[in-house]
Amino acid sequence: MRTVAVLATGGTIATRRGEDGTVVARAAAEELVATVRERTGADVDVLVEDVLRVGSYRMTLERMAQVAGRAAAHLRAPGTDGVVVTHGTDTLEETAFFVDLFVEGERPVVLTGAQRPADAPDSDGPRNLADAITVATSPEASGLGTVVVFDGEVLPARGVRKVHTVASSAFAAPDGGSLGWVREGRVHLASRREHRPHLDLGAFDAARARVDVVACYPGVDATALRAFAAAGARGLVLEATGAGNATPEICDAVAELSAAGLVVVLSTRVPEGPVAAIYGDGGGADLLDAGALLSGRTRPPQARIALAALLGVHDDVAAVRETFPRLCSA
Ligand SMILES: NC(=O)C[C@H](N)C(=O)O
Repeated sequence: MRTVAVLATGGTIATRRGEDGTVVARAAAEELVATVRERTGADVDVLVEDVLRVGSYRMTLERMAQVAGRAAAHLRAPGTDGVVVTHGTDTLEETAFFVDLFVEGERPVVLTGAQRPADAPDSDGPRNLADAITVATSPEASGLGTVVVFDGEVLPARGVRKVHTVASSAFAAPDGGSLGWVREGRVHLASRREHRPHLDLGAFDAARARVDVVACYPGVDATALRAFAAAGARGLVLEATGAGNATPEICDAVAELSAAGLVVVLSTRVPEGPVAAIYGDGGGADLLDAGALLSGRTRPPQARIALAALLGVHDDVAAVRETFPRLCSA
């Protein structure tokens, strides 16, 4: 007998249309699991827990910490082989990475969701949930850490991105590729992930982890950057253009805010490839000189999570700056 805990947090996989016509998360974990009981078979014991019931556009750092805490608690139970988290797809890449950073251990945490509501005749939720349970209970998945299982693919938490607004093949890992796939109740893993440092969830305080993302575009000035700093951000992620370029106005503000103790990270709005300190005149070379840290291949949503995670556990900005690159994809 294998044992899996299914933690429900809401998202489209749990949505139904209400009398007012809006689609919101309504289904409990038990209802989701009932749709897959036949597929998972009698030799899998499924425990259920409702952690949240929200669209994932309502996730926060506090809620991510709550999900990570419950996943870790279930993994501490000796008989549990793995954990599945059902989640909205909008911000699944953030929660997956947060859980990956904070939950340690050999047994897997598998996030999944759906693109079509639970009450749609062709909902993709039951298949995704059944596949996620297959991965979470598979002996082969031992040591995988946190992964996303969606539309038959197994994707690493770090680097996974939502790449389509409505298609059922909604996720990809543009810079590293998938780890494998699930077909007819069997897991096929083509590659594995490397291990990296884990952070202490007990030390995480969301109140000191405010990190905002600043979009860069032709003619952008430092208004948003300074406004976020004034609002109490301890970190900022630049969603820069190209290989990581902005404007001289942004560079000046980055130098000033870095000197004042904020941590500024340079990422890009381009879907693939690393950021690089190549250009002057407001480009990546100037941003690096101004104090920005490069995020490698890690895109703004996950660069924000890495930085917030570190700021949430460390008071010491030097420790944050030193550890940040190790959490990103080079
Ligand atoms: N497909 C989904 O789950 C999208 C939904 N808006 C959510 O993130 O909760």
